[in-house]
Amino acid sequence: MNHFDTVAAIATALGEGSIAIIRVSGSEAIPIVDKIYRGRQRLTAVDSHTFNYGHIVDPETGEAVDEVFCAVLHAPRTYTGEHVVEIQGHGGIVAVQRVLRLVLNHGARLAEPGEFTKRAFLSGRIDLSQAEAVIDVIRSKTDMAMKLAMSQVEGQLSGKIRSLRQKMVEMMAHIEVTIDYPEHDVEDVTTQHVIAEGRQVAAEIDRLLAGATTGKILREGLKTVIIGKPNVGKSSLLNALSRSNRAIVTDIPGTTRDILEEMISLRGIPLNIIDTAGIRETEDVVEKIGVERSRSAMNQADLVLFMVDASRPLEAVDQELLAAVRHYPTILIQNKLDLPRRVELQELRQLAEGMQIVETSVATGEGLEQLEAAVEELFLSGGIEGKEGTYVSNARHVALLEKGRREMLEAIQSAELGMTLDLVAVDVKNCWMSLGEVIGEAVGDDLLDQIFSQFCLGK
Ligand SMILES: Nc1nc2c(c(=O)[nH]1)N(C=O)[C@@H](CNc1ccc(C(=O)N[C@@H](CCC(=O)O)C(=O)O)cc1)CN2
Ligand SMILES: Nc1nc2c(ncn2[C@@H]2O[C@H](COP(=O)(O)OP(=O)(O)OP(=O)(O)O)[C@@H](O)[C@H]2O)c(=O)[nH]1
Ligand SMILES: [Mg+2]
Repeated sequence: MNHFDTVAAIATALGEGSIAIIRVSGSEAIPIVDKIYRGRQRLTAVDSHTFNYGHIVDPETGEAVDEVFCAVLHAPRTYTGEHVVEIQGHGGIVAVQRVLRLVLNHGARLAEPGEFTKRAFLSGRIDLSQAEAVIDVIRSKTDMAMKLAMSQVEGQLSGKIRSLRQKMVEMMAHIEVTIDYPEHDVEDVTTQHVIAEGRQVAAEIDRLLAGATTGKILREGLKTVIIGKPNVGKSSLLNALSRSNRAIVTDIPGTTRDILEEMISLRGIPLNIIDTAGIRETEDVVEKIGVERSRSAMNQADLVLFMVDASRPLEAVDQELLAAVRHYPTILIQNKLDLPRRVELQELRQLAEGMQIVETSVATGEGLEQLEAAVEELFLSGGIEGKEGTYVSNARHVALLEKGRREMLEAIQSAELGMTLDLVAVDVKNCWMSLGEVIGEAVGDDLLDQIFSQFCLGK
């Protein structure tokens, strides 16, 4: 890939929209589009950051292909940092494709997925963690996930990383001076200084990592598993919460045979809700597999919704399950309240030992509000509301931060054990490099290609 040629792609979703945009970026963007544009002025003559009305015309036949606006944007104040022309035409698949083909026939190359953002990175307008956050914005499924990704696009994480790396540069400079001028005999002082600063850096990395779980949850959804005996109303609950009819509901116990997942936004909180097969001892082989899967789904759960049928007396299975879910954040749901009650609330309270209990009738919709409120409360009390915080949401960033943290702890340990300062400096430098990789300083081409290929075409 030549980073300096001119590339083009359709930037809007394919399909019938009212407007479609073709982006062209690179040193020749303006003259290339000018060859197929007819308007009041040549695009090569218009001011930067202007919107120009005209037509895209096939210069060979003179045929007008589309009526357009062309935004002309001179480098460097553009998305890619290069010269950009955005051709805004009528939506619809045929016209856009014809305009794109003309642009490609007049000197541009089709952009690879993510290439516009890659150019923004290569031109230094954004750093790597900001570029990756653009992917997250495109993919985020809920308001909160979107906010998190946007804050990263705006460079919050990068800012934190930069100031940590600055601190490490100062630590290394200190060490350097001490090694270069041994006659001053300040080794002890420097060692103490490095230990103190190193602890601060490690603590700050810890804080970023603590936020990482939150970031993962916001991006991928809080893994919420509905568990309970057959026929208590689990699938009905999934349908009610996701406002769909995805799960099959019947009055036959054992209806759900496999795991069903649905991404929903509950009061802005992303939940990845998982409906499971009712758990019971069973002779049916197929269902046995389902039951096994439910157990393992529960093992990975961030939240368990444990459901019992209040119209039937509790059985040994209920009690066994209750004992099993106790290790997870759980909300106990007593369902079928519209039917005569056969389970005493008192009895449940004793068994549930302080677990939140919500009473519902999924059939009538009663109690669902309370259930939503309970989930929200449990979630927010986990520290999610600190919206000011910087969240790390990307597995690559988490791995690098963990590596950096280990390296800094090694530096501290070496200093405490009285190792020579040049050895300590090696660990500090390693940490400095690991954190640098988060924002894309000194990363190889392979990694860049892998990151940017995750984008959509035209981004
Ligand atoms: N038509 C259109 N809409 C779009 C985009 C686009 O590329 N084209 N974007 C694409 O994803 C998003 C907007 N993101 C952008 C981010 C930076 C710059 C930009 O030109 N930055 C320059 C100059 C800023 C300024 O003028 O102050 C810079 O940071 O140097 C443009 C768009 C969403 N909407
Ligand atoms: N009366 C009443 N019936 C309900 C309620 N919730 C669910 N049901 C009914 O209970 C039956 C079982 O519901 P499902 O949602 O399939 O139960 P499940 O827990 O998914 O069952 P399995 O998939 O077999 O484990 C269906 O006939 C539902 O219509 C409720 O609140 N009240
Ligand atoms: Mg079911």
